[in-house]
Amino acid sequence: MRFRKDISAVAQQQLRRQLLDARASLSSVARDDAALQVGDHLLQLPELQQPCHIGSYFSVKAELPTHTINERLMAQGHQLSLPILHPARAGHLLYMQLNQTTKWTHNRFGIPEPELDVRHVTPLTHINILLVPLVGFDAHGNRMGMGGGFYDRTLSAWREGKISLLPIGLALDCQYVNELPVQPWDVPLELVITPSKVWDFRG
Ligand SMILES: Nc1nc2c(c(=O)[nH]1)N(C=O)[C@@H](CNc1ccc(C(=O)N[C@@H](CCC(=O)O)C(=O)O)cc1)CN2
Ligand SMILES: Nc1ncnc2c1ncn2[C@@H]1O[C@H](COP(=O)(O)OP(=O)(O)OP(=O)(O)O)[C@@H](O)[C@H]1O
Repeated sequence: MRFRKDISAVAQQQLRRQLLDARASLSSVARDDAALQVGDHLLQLPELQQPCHIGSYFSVKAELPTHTINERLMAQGHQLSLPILHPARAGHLLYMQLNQTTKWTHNRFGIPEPELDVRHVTPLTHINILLVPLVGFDAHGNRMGMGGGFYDRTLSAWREGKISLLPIGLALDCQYVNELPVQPWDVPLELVITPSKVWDFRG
């Protein structure tokens, strides 16, 4: 049975709010320090000791800052793609590879994203490592996001075995909870990296 706990949408929203508040209470210096440590753990993973194509994201607000992490990944020779809101498939993401001439825009959530350019679209099949933002995660690798279902849709092809990649959540330590409510569409992560620990959920 995939449902561990049945909680109402209101309770789910309250938990999301609590976790967002916990994240927002950190200073920007503490967040930058956290990103340094998370970046160290990430770059030391065995999977990243060869050139990879990494799907990352552009952090906003109180999220763990990904800017320096993304720069370090590119400096190490990895290829990097970032998501845009899919122009045709509502609720889906489309990955765009970054290059010297990438032009930037903002999506409807105010999140910076590369402009759509069909020449630089990265099919998910090309991505080896997928870095995933999260609001909360639990001891089983379950993830709570912003509530749009974007990453669950992105990861559903992976869960069905259609594509092979390593999904890694990036988080602050305060985003951990013992147990999150699980919905049928939720896709647990294989790894979550926080400043203090690399959580490995691979069985
Ligand atoms: N950096 C980043 N990019 C991402 C995501 C994410 O979580 N982080 N997403 C993950 O799926 C998608 C965007 N999903 C989102 C869903 C809802 C809201 C939203 O309701 N924002 C509120 C503020 C919420 C708050 O901070 O209190 C707003 O903008 O008013 C934002 C993004 C795709 N890109
Ligand atoms: N694979 C899927 N196919 C269709 N709908 C989906 C899928 N995954 C999630 N959804 C829908 O998306 C909505 C939001 O899901 P959920 O609250 O789990 O999002 P989230 O994981 O917090 O958000 P995000 O991934 O954007 O950070 C749900 O109402 C669900 O119906």
